Amino acid sequence: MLGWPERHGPAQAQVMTNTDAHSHDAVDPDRIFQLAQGFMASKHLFAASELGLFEALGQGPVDLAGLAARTGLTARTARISADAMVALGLLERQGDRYANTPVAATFLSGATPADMRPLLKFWDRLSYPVWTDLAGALGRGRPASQVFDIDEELVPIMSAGIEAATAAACRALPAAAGLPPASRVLDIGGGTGSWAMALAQADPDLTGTVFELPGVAAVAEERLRTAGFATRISVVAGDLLTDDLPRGHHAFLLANVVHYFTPETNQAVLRAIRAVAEPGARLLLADFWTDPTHTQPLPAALMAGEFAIHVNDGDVYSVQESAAWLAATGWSYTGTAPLAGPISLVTAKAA
Ligand SMILES: C[S@@+](CC[C@H](N)C(=O)[O-])C[C@H]1O[C@@H](n2cnc3c(N)ncnc32)[C@H](O)[C@@H]1O
Repeated sequence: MLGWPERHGPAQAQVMTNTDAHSHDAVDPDRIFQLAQGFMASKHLFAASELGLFEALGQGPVDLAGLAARTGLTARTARISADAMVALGLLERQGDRYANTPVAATFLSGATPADMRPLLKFWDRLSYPVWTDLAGALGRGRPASQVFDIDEELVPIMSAGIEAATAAACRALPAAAGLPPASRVLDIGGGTGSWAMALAQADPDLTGTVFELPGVAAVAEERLRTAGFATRISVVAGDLLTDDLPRGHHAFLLANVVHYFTPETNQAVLRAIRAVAEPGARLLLADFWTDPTHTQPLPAALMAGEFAIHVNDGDVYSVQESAAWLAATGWSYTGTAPLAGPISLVTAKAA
């Protein structure tokens, strides 16, 4: 008899033979409905966040009329959105009053520093539209356009979204990295500078440089200035594939960058970093590293689609692949440590 992966384990092939034909009645399509409706759940969540439901309920539980008044929605549309969030476990209904669950209150109400709404906005505005062409992109072997070519006004949305997605991993980085005190760090493809700032927050003597493409470099400069780190972390605009990397650093961070490139390009990047590193220099590679099969952890396996739809060579890689690249480019692999969720840290030293 055929069964669902949960019952029989994901490794067991679900192969139907002629002799299984009599068992059709025992098979139901619930799992297909559940997975196929995933886009409805995502879009309901993006809409509830954009329409301010969680923020409105941050003021306290309220009935439907009150929720409609707080959000400016009609009673019917407030109910559709709020009931979907109840069904998905992000709101609770106590009698006729809606309330944020602890998860929504913490990450979606805007009332705490752990705000995940920028990630939802990024996925809704930049990712969701291009995922409609996933089959086309996989079929052609290339997305219709790359994330590098997005409109200028979308760059801050993308940068803020990536910063929100990686915030927990950033917080875990200093302990996992274990850099010597007063290290000078080059954060290559450093985004808004959030990873460099996390290291600088943990060590008041740490200094460094964020190296980024010009559009994002401007976002990083502003972010570092407003956060008060501009005197310790500078920004250099450049292209890591074609420009010389800045010299004079003891440690190098490449966070969520290798998933943009082919294995060959990644080895060229690691070689270029090695060329500006002294022996013993530390290398930190943070990413959605997978197991050797590229199927675990599940969020990383799904993110392979996100990378493939945003950049020509986007993909996920395994820890074992990274170790082989390191060995081939003058680095010694020193270990892997979890950071947060599906993001982990591969560490190496310049040989
Ligand atoms: C997924 S983001 C990661 C940002 C940051 N490291 C983080 O983890 O939050 C990848 C970053 O690499 C930068 N990047 C991509 N190609 C680059 C290149 N050729 N030269 C410099 N930076 C590049 C992008 O601008 C983007 O900010």
